[in-house]
Amino acid sequence: MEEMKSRFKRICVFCGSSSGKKASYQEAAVELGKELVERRIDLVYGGGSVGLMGLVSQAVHDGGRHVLGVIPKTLMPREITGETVGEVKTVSDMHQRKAEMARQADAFIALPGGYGTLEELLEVITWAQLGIHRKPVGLLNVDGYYNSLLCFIDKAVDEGFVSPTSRRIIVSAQTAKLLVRQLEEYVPEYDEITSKLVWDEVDRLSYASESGVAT
Ligand SMILES: C/C(=C\CNc1ncnc2c1ncn2[C@@H]1O[C@H](COP(=O)(O)O)[C@@H](O)[C@H]1O)CO
Repeated sequence: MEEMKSRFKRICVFCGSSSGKKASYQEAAVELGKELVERRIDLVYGGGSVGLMGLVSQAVHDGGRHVLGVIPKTLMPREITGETVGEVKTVSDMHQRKAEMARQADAFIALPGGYGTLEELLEVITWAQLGIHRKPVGLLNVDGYYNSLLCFIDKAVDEGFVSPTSRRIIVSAQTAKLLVRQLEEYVPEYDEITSKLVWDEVDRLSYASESGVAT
């Protein structure tokens, strides 16, 4: 199969530390991994081999792309996260992990997951809303898993808590192929206030700081 070029060098995937009940969730994790390989995109993720995290990282690693797992030292024991493929970066806490994953990535994709996935997803959306980064954020809405979240966000728009511009930060699709294609075409938009914000280099990079990140 002919390899495709991408504007992204590395994508950060947020996903469940569980596998979910439907086979379609697990299949989607593997499909996403293969799509990254096909487009010659490397992976950064939360490290370990548990749940969908293990499936996506294994697929990318098997396809010969670089896999970077970022793990807080507390989660390092194998009985917690399992065996990690590829390169592992150890960080001191969960905040540093998110900062490091965000710094390393050119775009973000969330697969189905639980609280951890939602928290990671909502943080990068918030950062995009504030203009801290301009990286695309994708939601892989496997079997409509995220329909109720998207409905809730639409309600937040209707009720005046999320601007229509900020709603468009979230790019969603039902398949990995469609989603990555849409992310490749994504152009960030800013509303009037955000476009005037100038993040101090220290603020902008504090989420991206290398300090305290042990390799
Ligand atoms: C202690 C528990 C599970 C440990 N396993 C994890 N290993 C690595 N990273 C994890 C783990 N659990 C959560 N994460 C992070 O949150 C995201 C997934 O969380 P979710 O709640 O399963 O959606 C994932 O991206 C990791 O960054 C028992 O809970």
